[in-house]
Amino acid sequence: MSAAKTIAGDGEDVEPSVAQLETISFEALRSGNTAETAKLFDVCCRDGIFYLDMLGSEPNVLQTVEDIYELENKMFDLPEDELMLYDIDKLSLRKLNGFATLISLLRDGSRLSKDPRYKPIGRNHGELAGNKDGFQSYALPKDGIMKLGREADFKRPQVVDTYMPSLHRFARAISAAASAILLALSSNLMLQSNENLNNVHRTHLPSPDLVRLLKYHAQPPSESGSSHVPHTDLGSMTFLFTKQHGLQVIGSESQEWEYVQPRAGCATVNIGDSLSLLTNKLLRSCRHRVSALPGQAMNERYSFAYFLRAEDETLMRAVKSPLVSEGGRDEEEVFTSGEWMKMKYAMLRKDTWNQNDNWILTGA
Ligand SMILES: O=C(O)CCC(=O)C(=O)O
Ligand SMILES: [Fe+2]
Repeated sequence: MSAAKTIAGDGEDVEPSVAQLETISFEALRSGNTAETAKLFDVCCRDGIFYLDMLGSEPNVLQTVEDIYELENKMFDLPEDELMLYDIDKLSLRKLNGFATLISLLRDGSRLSKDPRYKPIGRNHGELAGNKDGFQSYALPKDGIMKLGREADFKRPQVVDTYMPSLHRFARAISAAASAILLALSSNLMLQSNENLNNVHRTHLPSPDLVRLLKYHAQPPSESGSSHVPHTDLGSMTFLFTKQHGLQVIGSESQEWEYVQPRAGCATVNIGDSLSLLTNKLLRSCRHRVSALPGQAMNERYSFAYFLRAEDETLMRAVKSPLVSEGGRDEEEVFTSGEWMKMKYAMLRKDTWNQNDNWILTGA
């Protein structure tokens, strides 16, 4: 991420910095291009985020991506009462399925309980009025999309059924991209075949991967906080799609917030905590948030993401690589991927954080 250019504000003096992210070609990675593989590794160590040019992915993923935008528009157009039937806190102990909204919480100040699929706005800790966030979300479990394990018959609004073929194509395309990336990273890390990162991200087996649909609500300029607080993602990699501004990352050189420009035909991919834990921080879990451009109000905004996660039993300790330093946590302190997920979610739902919580929330 080199020196940032600027994008126009709203006739204001403020000129936000734009993150100069590298672009990685999926096609080049898949064909084993060594220059592209090396570039990917450098970018993941330095920035922890890049554009992945999805052109050439099979099947035509760009049409599929359009289908999912359509699904999320229809989903969030459903009446709130209906979405609340799929309250993520009630449907899924592990937040893998359901709807998670703000207004009810701001009114009565209560927390709706443990573990949402649909997340109503404001369920998580945030920076807006009442310390709540500014988005609704709906989680769709990969296992449900792929008909695997206990989620095969997951509860869902009828509109999802129409889009199941698209969701399936989407999950397959992202899995193929993830697999090419993990193979390239494993090869750069010089991992033995039994340590290959793909071994703990097997698409055909149950895993806590999910597709999350997100709708941010417009906020007045007076509410200048982030609609989605600074955080790192708990899993291995996130494949984000949006046509609108709002995502910001901490620049690896500037160490300041920079705006990520949406780019057509590309997913914005960021490394999450699991790959950082597995490489003793060599791969950078990218810190990010969602906020309006300076001097502007937050507009209504849609995005969706595929969250790739390590299988539950994966031990979160450094892989054996000449490039990865040993040490870090004591053997007794090693937790599994499943346990890490629980710790991180507990943190996101807390009302207040103390200093010791920061490493969990904003960078493992
Ligand atoms: O909506 C976005 O651009 C980012 C969403 C995000 O960071 C998340 O869901 O973890
Ligand atoms: Fe995130």
